[in-house]
Amino acid sequence: MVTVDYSLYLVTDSSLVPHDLTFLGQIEKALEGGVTLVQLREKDLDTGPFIELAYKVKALTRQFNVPLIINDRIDVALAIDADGVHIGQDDMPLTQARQLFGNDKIIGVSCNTIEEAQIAVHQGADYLGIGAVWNTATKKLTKKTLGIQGVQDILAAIPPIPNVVIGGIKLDNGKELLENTTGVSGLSIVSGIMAAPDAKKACKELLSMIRNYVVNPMTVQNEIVEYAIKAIEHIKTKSPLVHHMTNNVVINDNANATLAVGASPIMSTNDEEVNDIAKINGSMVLNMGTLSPKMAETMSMAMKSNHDLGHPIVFDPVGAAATEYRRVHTKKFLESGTVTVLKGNTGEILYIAERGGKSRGVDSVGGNGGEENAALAVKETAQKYNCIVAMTGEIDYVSDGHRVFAIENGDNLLACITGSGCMVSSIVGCFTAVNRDNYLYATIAAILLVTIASEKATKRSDVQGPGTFRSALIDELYNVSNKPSILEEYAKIREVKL
Ligand SMILES: Cc1ncc(COP(=O)(O)OP(=O)(O)O)c(N)n1
Ligand SMILES: Cc1nc(C(=O)O)sc1CCOP(=O)(O)O
Repeated sequence: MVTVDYSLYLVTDSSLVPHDLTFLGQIEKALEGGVTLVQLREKDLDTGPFIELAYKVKALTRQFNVPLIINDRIDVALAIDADGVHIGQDDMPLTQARQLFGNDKIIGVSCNTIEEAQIAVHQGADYLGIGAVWNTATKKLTKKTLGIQGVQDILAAIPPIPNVVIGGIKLDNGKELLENTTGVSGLSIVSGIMAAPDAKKACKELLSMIRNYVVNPMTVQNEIVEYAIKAIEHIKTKSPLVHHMTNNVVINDNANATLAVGASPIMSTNDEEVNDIAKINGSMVLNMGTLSPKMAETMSMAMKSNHDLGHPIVFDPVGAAATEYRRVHTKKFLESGTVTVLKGNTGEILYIAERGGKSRGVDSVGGNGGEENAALAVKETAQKYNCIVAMTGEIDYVSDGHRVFAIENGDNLLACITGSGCMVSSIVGCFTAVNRDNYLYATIAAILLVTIASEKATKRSDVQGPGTFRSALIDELYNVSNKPSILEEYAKIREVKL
């Protein structure tokens, strides 16, 4: 799904356009003024003319790279391959709309109460349209208006999710609303734009006000992708030595992945040389997948020497909750205060965060308990152990204890091969070794590289299943590292607001 900027969401109404202007002309002016999302809402058009009009609006929104949402009509949205559909409480149920429309399309749902919002979130809405905030002449309202407090009450009762507010919103009260709420992703406006004598000017004014409160998610994403591209170049030019003490199931793959991105692996577990290696390595990756008492002792030595030399230490607590032995060592390593990046799967990190992690052996089972639970798990654990925490899963979450980012890249085949999570830790080791100015972004960059490589690997005609995928993944780590601008096209990163 495309990354959506919900900041200024135009909902159209052809009946409001001033007589000397045209409907399409008004939408074009609004796009020029900076609207970030457009919804075609025509209540009285028959299907044929609706589709015809929708094609014309789509041609316009495409020129501005702005997604197009269709109001109520899934059939029209499907017919023109729109980016999304907006449904009300009396329209097709969200679960059915999702079945018809698929996971890659945007589905927004109107909500006027906490309960409606909770259900929409639970059923997987991509965004909420919360309203009506104030009275409006544009639509006959049948439910109470929310006011600013009503909006805040709804947002406080649901996990973080993109949302827009709608109903009677103009420049001044929009400003008041954004000033007095937290977590609003944008303003949705009909008459304030469609009836404006100068829609471009109206949108410019609205957007420049909104930008004081709402960050364009693309700005954040672009900043991180830009960092990632430079970070890959640093790895290639500096070729850091990455010392792994990893598990014997993945050792060969981790070494090859390290080489593929331009770093140099050393896979020693010999206690007699860890201190010497620390003098020449760029970072240390510790993976406790096949931990033994001897290896645990050597890992502790390596942690101390690398920490004393200021090298980043990536710790992968494989199977953290599986046995008493692993639980004790996970705690011991984390409490040593030397870990720079803690990278685990969902079960491992949720266990460490005491937020319900479940594992079977070294595999994570069950979900992440929802985005709020996942985001709090990484954030709180990062604060507790003063490190970066990355939790891989269907969506990957990364935090430095202040900010939380979600990365929505990756292919399902990653879960079908052993050690894909360990490979992420290796690559985090490569990134942090030579990108020490920002361990948060370096960790996100590493995850981005592996997950995007996985997406590219799956698409290859020579990939027939997990076996061929495993080799193709190493190939694509190499290919993407050699052409890192590919990240710009694929990256799906967003900041999670708690
Ligand atoms: C962004 C946004 N929010 C709410 C609505 C209202 O949708 P709905 O409840 O389906 O009512 P109608 O638009 O059909 O009158 C919306 N369209 N967009
Ligand atoms: C289309 C719509 N839906 C609403 C809701 O409460 O769900 S209020 C509304 C109309 C908003 O128009 P204006 O920006 O001109 O006030």
